[in-house]
Amino acid sequence: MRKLGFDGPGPVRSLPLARGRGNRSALLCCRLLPPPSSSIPCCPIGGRIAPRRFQHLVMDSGFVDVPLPMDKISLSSVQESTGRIGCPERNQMFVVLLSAGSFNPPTYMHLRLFELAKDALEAQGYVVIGGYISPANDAYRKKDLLPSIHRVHLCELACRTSSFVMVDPWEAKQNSYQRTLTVLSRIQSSLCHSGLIRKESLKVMLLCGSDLLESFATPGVWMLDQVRTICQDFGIVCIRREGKDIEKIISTNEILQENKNNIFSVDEIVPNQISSTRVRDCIRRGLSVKYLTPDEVIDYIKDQKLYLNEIKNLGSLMG
Ligand SMILES: Nc1ncnc2c1ncn2[C@@H]1O[C@H](COP(=O)(O)OP(=O)(O)OP(=O)(O)O)[C@@H](O)[C@H]1O
Ligand SMILES: NC(=O)c1ccc[n+]([C@@H]2O[C@H](COP(=O)(O)O)[C@@H](O)[C@H]2O)c1
Repeated sequence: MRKLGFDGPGPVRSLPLARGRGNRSALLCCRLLPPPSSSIPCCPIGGRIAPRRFQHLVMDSGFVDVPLPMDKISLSSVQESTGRIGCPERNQMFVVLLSAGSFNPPTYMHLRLFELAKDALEAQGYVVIGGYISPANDAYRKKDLLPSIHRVHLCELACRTSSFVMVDPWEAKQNSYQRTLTVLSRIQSSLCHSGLIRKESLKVMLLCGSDLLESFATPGVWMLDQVRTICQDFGIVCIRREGKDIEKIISTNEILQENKNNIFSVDEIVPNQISSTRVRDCIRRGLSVKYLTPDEVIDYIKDQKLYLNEIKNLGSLMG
């Protein structure tokens, strides 16, 4: 395992065949996961069926075509360090971070994760050129999960003040649940196909809190070969959460232990316990959530009357 500011960049690993792995994992998830929980009105597109609210082209692969936003990818970092786009002079590695989760709703802590990861990676010689938040598909059956159309919008509002974090709505807009490996592979292949950066210079990494890292060992949640691929071919930046012992999580998991050189553990210098659950609880109880999540997020929640099940007092949301 790597720790903030300790050793230099690890060996450049060959990155996976994104398209092949993505398709394979998508096929696997069709077999293993339940169908989407919501019954969304459908319309035929190109001989296939797509939800009306996501009228994107459905590709032969079965995936709904949603372009990867690249407006905040820091091309100047790539150009500065290479002279020519995507052709590094030194063995410079450019990192793009992916945070996968419910984001129900997004909080300041979700944005902080990216800042912490960027600082930690750059202290070790990597250049972080962008980050993506990928809200989980509606078929990810988690308690109180708001429809992804709202969660995607909330994340877009939350990211407005970030210079490098964008929302990738691809996962949310698919017709079925998508596994995290598929999302990582798709980001990698989209960036490589864009011609902005060469595959050899790009490292797409999973950014997560230690609870997610711990969940790798929960039986039936992750597919072990996919955890291995995420660790080996992508890499993980894990932010310590609520005192969780990351070293122990790694040392007690064979796959994580084998790949500890590609797992970066980062301490929050200003620890706090902001979570989406706590924010939802505050809203339900009519308490202020100001300074836990951006004002634009709060305004939208308020306008759309989200998370209110039991709330009576809308006014207090803004403190
Ligand atoms: N306070 C935090 N510290 C470290 N990681 C966090 C924190 N809050 C969220 N994360 C990480 O952000 C990612 C997305 O999290 P998620 O959308 O599940 O938010 P959450 O606050 O954990 O939600 P919930 O409370 O509903 O479980 C996960 O990898 C999670 O571990
Ligand atoms: N097999 C998998 O790829 C797998 C398993 C469990 C969770 N996940 C992802 O991890 C994230 C966890 O999010 P929450 O912490 O909000 O539950 C979600 O994006 C979910 O899709 C992926």
